[in-house]
Amino acid sequence: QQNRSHSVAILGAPFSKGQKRRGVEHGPKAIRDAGLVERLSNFDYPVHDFGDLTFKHLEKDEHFMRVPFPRTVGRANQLLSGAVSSAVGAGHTCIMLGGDHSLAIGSVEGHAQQCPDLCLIWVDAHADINTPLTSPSGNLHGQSVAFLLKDLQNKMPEVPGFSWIKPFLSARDLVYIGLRDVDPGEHIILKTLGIQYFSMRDIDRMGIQRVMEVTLDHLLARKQRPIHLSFDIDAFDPSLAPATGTPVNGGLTYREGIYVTEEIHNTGLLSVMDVVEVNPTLGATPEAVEATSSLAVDVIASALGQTREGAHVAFPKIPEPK
Ligand SMILES: CC(C)[C@H](N)C(=O)N[C@H]1CN[C@H](C(=O)O)[C@@H]1CCC[B-](O)(O)O
Ligand SMILES: [Mn+2]
Ligand SMILES: [Mn+2]
Repeated sequence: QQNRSHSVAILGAPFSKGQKRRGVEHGPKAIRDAGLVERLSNFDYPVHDFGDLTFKHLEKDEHFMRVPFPRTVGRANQLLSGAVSSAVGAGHTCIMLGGDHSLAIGSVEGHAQQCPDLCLIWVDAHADINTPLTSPSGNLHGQSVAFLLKDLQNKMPEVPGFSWIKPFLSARDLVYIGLRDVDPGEHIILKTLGIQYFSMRDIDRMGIQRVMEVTLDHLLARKQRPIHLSFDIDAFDPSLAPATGTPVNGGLTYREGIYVTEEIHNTGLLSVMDVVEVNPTLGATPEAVEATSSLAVDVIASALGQTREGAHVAFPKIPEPK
């Protein structure tokens, strides 16, 4: 039924071990404090806030090659995978609040348990597709996509903590929007696998309307299927989203980001949305933190149907005096 598929589940994932900066584990609280639940409550479908997951920090968790906390990150994603799978299985559209972007490993995998034919739209300044062999930092938040792609499995070592995941995604089922800081190892992977991406230069040339037209045609023309939107807040220009760990100049404008989520809402196919990398400890002022957190609320509301032209669910007709 329509409203069953439209009930919304919020899942908080206070996790930071996919990278080295403290504070991103407070992202879920910052986004809730910016009024997420209230904002979604004036929609005409139920919203269930399942609270935050509790992640265990594993004591013995030596580096693997140069990758820090592999078992902790792997275990966190295994837990998140189960939670996302249950939420989607219960008929909810799931909003996963990060936390760093390594959480997309569990979020997408859990989604794929319910929707094996899902397609993935990755909105980010970065491709997050390094392998442990190409990563410049070892940080797993820059490697998430590499754990999901079938096409990369012969390039991936066995990372401790990730034996539970079986790569399921094909390169053709993924589109990037917003790239502007791609590592050399990532660039050769994008080119070799022929992954469809729209960098900020492509957005400058084509405009966001055409980028969304080509993106949705690429992913949905052959077959309509559930969309997983993995939204890194650093896709936005740092002037709009300063409180994040790896800001890069020249990002999405507010209007471009909202247009992306409006178009995805209008497909009626959004099934899971990640909103990650909000780090409230990295804002220079409380206003910078607030701006970043409320921007996250705006993109979530837009992805769930809030329109800029307004709506009148509450008014069947113009009220008349008695
Ligand atoms: C690290 C700085 C110097 C560089 N400008 C930067 O940001 N680099 C990105 C690109 N590749 C890096 C890595 O793999 O470690 C960084 C990952 C960012 C992960 B994301 O989830 O935030 O997308
Ligand atoms: Mn990023
Ligand atoms: Mn990212």
